Amino acid sequence: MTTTTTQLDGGTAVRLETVSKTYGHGRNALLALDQVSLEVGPGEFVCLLGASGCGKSTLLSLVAGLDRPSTGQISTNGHKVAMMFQDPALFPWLTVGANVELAFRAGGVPKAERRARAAEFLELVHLGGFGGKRPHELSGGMRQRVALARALAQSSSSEGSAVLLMDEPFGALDAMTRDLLHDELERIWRERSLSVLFVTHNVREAVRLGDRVVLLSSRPGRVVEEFPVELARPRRTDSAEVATLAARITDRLKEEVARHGR
Ligand SMILES: Nc1ncnc2c1ncn2[C@@H]1O[C@H](COP(=O)(O)OP(=O)(O)OP(=O)(O)O)[C@@H](O)[C@H]1O
Repeated sequence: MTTTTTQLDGGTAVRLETVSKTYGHGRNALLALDQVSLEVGPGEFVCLLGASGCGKSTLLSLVAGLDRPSTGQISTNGHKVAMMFQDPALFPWLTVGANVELAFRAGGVPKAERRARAAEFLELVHLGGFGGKRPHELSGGMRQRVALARALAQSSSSEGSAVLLMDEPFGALDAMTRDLLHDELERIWRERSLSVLFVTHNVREAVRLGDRVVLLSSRPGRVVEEFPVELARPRRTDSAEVATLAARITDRLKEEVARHGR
């Protein structure tokens, strides 16, 4: 079994080389990812699309180091990596500010500095006045902004840009809130030169946000096609250009799903 997470190579923020992942053993073995090779450049925004169960979340968890590949290599080139999920996963008994401050606890940052830095990240997501609230006092979109602030805080570092892994972060939000958060994420991505790997089921969302859209096959997940998105930013999810490319990608996705019968 070859399992390596290297920290040294030039020019990429994330690199997967022929990564496979099998869950279970023997007759219960399930091949979730099959020889996936993929790169995210520094400052690049890559969206990952695929049918349900094709291994998108598995891929993110391997890059985050939450699990190990069965074979292949993953490199994050020394970048700090943070992850954000569909569920904001905030601690309900802590204030919004304290939830963000948690990102600094492991680093031994003194309390006053933790508080000041948490406030900065809340400003960044336009929640400057909300540090003293509890999560239940916020809307779903605001809670996701807190989760974004915490992920950004986790990935913050003085050396170079960070990698942000996002697993359907806006999947549970209404379309209007999602649109607003797309604008905010795009602004923050630019300002902080983040490298983003963003998983979604929503083809238009992928085209709205991505520099590149990577399509995975149905299980086992393999990269079947990559679509560069050469549309000027900022884009609108409801624009004709986004719709046209999204339709092309959807057709390819449907072909892939039909080939696998699910
Ligand atoms: N810890 C695990 N143990 C066993 N099987 C798993 C585990 N995690 C995921 N799987 C299986 O691996 C396959 C890929 O799952 P994964 O959640 O990565 O897919 P996905 O593309 O993110 O799905 P969705 O789009 O529905 O969220 C699925 O068949 C799933 O049942």
